Amino acid sequence: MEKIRIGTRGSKLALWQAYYVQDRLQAQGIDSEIITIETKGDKVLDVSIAKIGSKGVFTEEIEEQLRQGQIDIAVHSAKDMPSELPQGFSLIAFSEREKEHDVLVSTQKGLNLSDASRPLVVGTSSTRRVAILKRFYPHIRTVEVRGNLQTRIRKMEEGACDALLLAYAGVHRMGYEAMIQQHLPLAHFTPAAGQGSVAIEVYENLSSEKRQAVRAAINHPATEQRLLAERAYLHTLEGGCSIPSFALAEWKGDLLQLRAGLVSLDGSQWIVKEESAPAEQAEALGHKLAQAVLAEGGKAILAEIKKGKA
Ligand SMILES: NCc1[nH]cc(CCC(=O)O)c1CC(=O)O
Repeated sequence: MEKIRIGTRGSKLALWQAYYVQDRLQAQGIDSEIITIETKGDKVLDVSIAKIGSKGVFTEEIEEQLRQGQIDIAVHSAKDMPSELPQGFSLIAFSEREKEHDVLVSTQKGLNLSDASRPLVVGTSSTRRVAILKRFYPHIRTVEVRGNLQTRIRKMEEGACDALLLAYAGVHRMGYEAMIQQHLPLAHFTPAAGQGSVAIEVYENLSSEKRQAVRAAINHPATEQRLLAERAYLHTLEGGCSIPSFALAEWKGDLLQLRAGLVSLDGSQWIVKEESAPAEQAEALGHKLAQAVLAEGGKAILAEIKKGKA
């Protein structure tokens, strides 16, 4: 088989993920080459992602190269992938998931979100994290801090904020674990769908030989089932990463337990549902919880968010 051409963004985290995929391919005797691609989301650093529109800002240029056959596969953080891809594109593999929770990162030792006597300024650009902070930690002030992980940490060190709220997976991959001050509880900070897993995207023109080889080398079935449930939830909610929704599926014996919900931007409304189902019903479980969330106030929350953006 010819070499697999791997497309990726150029940030350190994206490259880590691409090298990880390359290692997994190499372990199966498959040669590959990494091609970095700059996206709009990498270039536009002064405008919030929520404002430029989340759909495709980190993926459009990469998808164009997939379409033209200049790369065979694209490597992404699963969390960054919209629940619906453009015509002809699909995710064919999900890597074994890293720990999926969020962490508080700072150079100041011993910081803690719960300590109301020391109200922190927390940097984040995630609407989910801002809304959850408003709900459960109302004494915390937030500021928008964007850019790749290294840029965010530099901005924090320059005084933009006391601490950052980040996914453990990225912090771990970049080797910043020593800066973790607090591991946040999943019951409050339920992660966004897909957090902690790496997804492989392909275009329909990829040969079935390459498709099968990549899936066999990268896909982790127990992770894939979890993400299918989470992404089905996201899909029915019709939301990308710019809405404050969350979804985490976990294995409880043979059953998948999905916890999923939605929080209003100001934190005043909080809808969460939890239910289990056998693995074959992973997607049905996601759709079902989304419908329940929409029916019990979710529709109104989403309409409110849309109105704010118009
Ligand atoms: N939206 C940015 C993003 N996309 C994926 C990760 C972390 C790695 C992962 O979740 O797999 C991050 C950074 C963060 O949320 O702290």
